[in-house]
Amino acid sequence: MNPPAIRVVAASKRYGSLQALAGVDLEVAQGEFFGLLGPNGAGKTTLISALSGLARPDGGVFEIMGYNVVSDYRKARRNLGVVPQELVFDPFFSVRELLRIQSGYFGIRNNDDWIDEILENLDLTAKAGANMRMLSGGMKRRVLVAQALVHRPPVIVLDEPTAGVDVELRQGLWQFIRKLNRDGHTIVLTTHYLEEAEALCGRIAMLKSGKVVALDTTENLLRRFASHSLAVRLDRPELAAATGGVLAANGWAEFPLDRYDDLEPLLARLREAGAKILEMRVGEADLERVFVEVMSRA
Ligand SMILES: Nc1ncnc2c1ncn2[C@@H]1O[C@H](COP(=O)(O)OP(=O)(O)OP(=O)(O)O)[C@@H](O)[C@H]1O
Repeated sequence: MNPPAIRVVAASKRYGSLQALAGVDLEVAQGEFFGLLGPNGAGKTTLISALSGLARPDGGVFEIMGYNVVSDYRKARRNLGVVPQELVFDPFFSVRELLRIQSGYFGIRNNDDWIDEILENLDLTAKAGANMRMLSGGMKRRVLVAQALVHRPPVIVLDEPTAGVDVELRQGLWQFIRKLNRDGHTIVLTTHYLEEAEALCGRIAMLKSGKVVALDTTENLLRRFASHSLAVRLDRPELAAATGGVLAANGWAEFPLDRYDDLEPLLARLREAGAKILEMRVGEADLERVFVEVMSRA
């Protein structure tokens, strides 16, 4: 049987009195597009650092494609490509030099065909000869993605890869990552852009204070946690509370709506209370609402 792309059992890590990871269990199957979400400080980067062997955890087991990241470090590392959150580069190398050096770390020579393909897909071909210090922040971030891919790792972990990348390039980046996923690469993504996670990830884990507080398919999370809602602007906003709504600061009243069948009775209730609807919109379930709900319950 295929080993999981990533297996984490009982991961723990403490920084002084702060428990950054408090017993995380996680398994990502080969070929998945997996989202790792959580508020700032939830422990996502700590988990990724432990997986890539950069941070030493206090306890737990970490495996990449069945290889233990401590006892089988070289094989585990070879199977993993990490796009880190921080932009750290040697400013004196050109993009191509940097990618050749990175290939060398993995003992790969004559890698230019693959490097060219990566540069092309990341829209960096024109910058291949440019020194790193001459690139914009968004371009540097794309070089980080390129760097993670030089050794064709089957498992790719991206820690907020689109922070600071403009909309057009972000879409190009996703197209490329999707293609890698279609070609069989396992993708693990952390992002604060929840609509991106919703569109891309088949399964999602949500982390809070070093613990997994939700883990399911994106579809199930949307179905289980988030309901629809009806937002209305009433001629007499004070009637919102009496009819089961919550009045927001912008003057709109919001009503939970689990099913569309509930819409008609709600409108009748408003009519009977003597409220006239001036404007109305139905809010669909989305991952942002799920996230807020999960975090407030956990
Ligand atoms: N080297 C360190 N020394 C001390 N504390 C640390 C260190 N690295 C991380 N932490 C703390 O561990 C916790 C988890 O941090 P981590 O970077 O893993 O969170 P994150 O989920 O990646 O957050 P973000 O979304 O902001 O990237 C935070 O409270 C952070 O302050």
